[in-house]
Amino acid sequence: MKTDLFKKKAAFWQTIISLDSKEGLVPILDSMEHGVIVVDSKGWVVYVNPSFEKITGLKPLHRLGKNLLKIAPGGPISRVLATGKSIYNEKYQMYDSSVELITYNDPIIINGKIIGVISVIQDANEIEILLKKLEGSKKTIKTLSNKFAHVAKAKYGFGDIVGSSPKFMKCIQMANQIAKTESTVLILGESGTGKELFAHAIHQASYRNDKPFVRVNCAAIPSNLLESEFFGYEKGAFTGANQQKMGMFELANEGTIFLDEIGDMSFNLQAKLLRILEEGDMYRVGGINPINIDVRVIAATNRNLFKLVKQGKFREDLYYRISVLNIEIPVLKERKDDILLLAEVFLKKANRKLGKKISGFSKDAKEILEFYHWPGNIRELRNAIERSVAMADDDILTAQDLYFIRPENKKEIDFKSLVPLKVVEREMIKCALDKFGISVEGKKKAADALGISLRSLYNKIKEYRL
Ligand SMILES: Nc1ncnc2c1ncn2[C@@H]1O[C@H](COP(=O)(O)OP(=O)(O)OP(=O)(O)O)[C@@H](O)[C@H]1O
Repeated sequence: MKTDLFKKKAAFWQTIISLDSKEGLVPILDSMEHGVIVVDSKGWVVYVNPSFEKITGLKPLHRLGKNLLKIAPGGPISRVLATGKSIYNEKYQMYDSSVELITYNDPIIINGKIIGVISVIQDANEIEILLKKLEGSKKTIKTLSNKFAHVAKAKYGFGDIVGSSPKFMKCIQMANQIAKTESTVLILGESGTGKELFAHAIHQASYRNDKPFVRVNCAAIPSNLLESEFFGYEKGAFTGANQQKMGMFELANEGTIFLDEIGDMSFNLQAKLLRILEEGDMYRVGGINPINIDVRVIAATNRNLFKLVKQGKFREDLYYRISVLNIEIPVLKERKDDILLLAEVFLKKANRKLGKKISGFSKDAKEILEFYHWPGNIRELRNAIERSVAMADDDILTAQDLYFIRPENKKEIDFKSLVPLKVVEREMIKCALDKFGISVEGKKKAADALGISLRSLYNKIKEYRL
């Protein structure tokens, strides 16, 4: 039996020696921490390293000289021998060992022929412990990166704010003056008008600009977490509070806290916010010692705070405390002069981002941009430009590239101001096509409804690139 094994081993290593030195290879495998088992092309086990025994608890003689095709025909090694394909990360438990393993199995191929299989094994338990540790580390990284996402330097300054319409210039001028004071600021304006941009710029132009700028979206934090997010907590304050945690106010200490969507803050929390603003100190949840806080508050909302006060949803005392200095950012449709200015800036940014070289806007594209009512304000304009740049083929953006900008109904055309007839005509044709469809039958009905011939409808569709 022993001589038989010796012969098999000798034959196996003979092949290896012709390519490498056995003396060089075995000590390497012997010193590996992972277990290694090698079989020849017939499935005979010709080598196991010392770690194999440590991991499986099986003596080498339990394997050496045994044929795995016979004792473990369904095991990964037998399957690699049968298919010639590697099998990785396979969980496997040997019939005579209680240890669950993770195995990595490769065929040993020389001159295109499989001369055996090498299998590297690890204790699955150890891997699970490692995975758990990794999971723990991932959670820590996530918590830290969430914190860092909130604590940052202001990203934008006044130089990044585009606009030259008189109403808007007044806002910028006012924000610039306010920046140098220590007062609480309330920024009002519809969604997408640039409230956050202003908050960044005010912080950057303030004396606190080298200190943290912490943004909190009051609407995005679940109300049961708001208090601990704002004020932090002491270890043991509630189940799951395994360690002390700093809140947003502490993270913002000496800098600025930007309370976005303040109109969505719970009534209960409003009282606590008022206390910080009045007293300059706060308590962590479960804490008994007051912590001194020196933060400047910039708040913003797209809701009508005064109305919320009247409805009893926003504290009157807090309202008067925060609305000392108000900046009301006008909606984009009231700043028609700024639309093309902003569009040019967003075009350049989109070109850079998407690697395009679009040089500007055609006349009809400009008309569409100027006469659309932009309910999503500047955010909508930025997205519209980026979308059209992504899709455009020419070196100039045309009305066709802005096909998705469609007033939903004719009320949305601003009939109070004077609008070029062509814009109205284009809108009416679009409405008719939307209503009746673009089939020949639909176009006939659209032409009837518009009081023009089918031929002139076709001409206009071509002219307006509809
Ligand atoms: N005047 C401006 N110049 C350049 N970019 C602007 C201007 N105003 C807004 N933007 C850009 O428009 C997008 C929306 O702005 P921002 O997030 O500041 O609006 P918001 O009023 O805070 O919106 P929301 O109420 O939805 O939070 C941002 O990408 C911002 O950089």
